[in-house]
Amino acid sequence: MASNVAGAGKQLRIIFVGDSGVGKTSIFKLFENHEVFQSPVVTINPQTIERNIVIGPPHETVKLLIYDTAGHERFRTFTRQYYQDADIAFLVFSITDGPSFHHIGEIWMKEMATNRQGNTEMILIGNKSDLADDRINPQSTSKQFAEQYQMRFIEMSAIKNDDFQKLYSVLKEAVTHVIKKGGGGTKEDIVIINDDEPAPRDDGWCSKC
Ligand SMILES: Nc1nc2c(ncn2[C@@H]2O[C@H](COP(=O)(O)OP(=O)(O)OP(=O)(O)O)[C@@H](O)[C@H]2O)c(=O)[nH]1
Repeated sequence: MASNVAGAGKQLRIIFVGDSGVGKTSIFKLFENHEVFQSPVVTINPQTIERNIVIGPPHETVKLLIYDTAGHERFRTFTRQYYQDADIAFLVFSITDGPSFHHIGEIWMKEMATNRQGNTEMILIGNKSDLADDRINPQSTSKQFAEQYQMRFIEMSAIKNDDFQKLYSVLKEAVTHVIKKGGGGTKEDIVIINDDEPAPRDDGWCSKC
């Protein structure tokens, strides 16, 4: 089921992609709770929230529709629908998990290239930076990878509230870039995917169907 979102001005769709367990939901929850937005959070369903961000000068309020998606392979068919109109994608890996970094190029960027309809601005996030002693993925390698694909890149920890400022800054840059290029939708053409519906697995099994 889908419904239109009310509101004026530009609206951008933002998605999280990456392996299971890298911290996508934990980062998503920072968007729910953080006071930096200075506006109330609108929860559309447990996996989708709406927040406003102000860019400029000149000041312009842009509505962000932020979708959390599951990384596990069995939900991949279901999450593909999010890629189609995504304006910005957070590509998340864990600095403590080697495969999660390699899968960014081997799986997630390929999934997006196959399924998206327009341009998607990509931001690479190396999460769990608080676990420096367990680091597997060197920062220099991730930085080089991001430069190769012209992505913004940060390392952060979803459990450090202060690190959200880094994410917010890089997101603001990306939002400004997308809006300058004439991207984003308006209230008439944004449609919300209703996550309350059960997600079928690739093999057709569905716990709630
Ligand atoms: N130390 C540390 N733990 C984290 C961090 N981010 C997430 N975690 C933990 O990692 C585990 C997985 O986090 P999630 O946010 O559920 O991961 P996910 O990517 O949403 O996983 P899926 O929903 O399966 O795709 C949880 O136990 C989190 O508490 C972080 O920055 N540092």
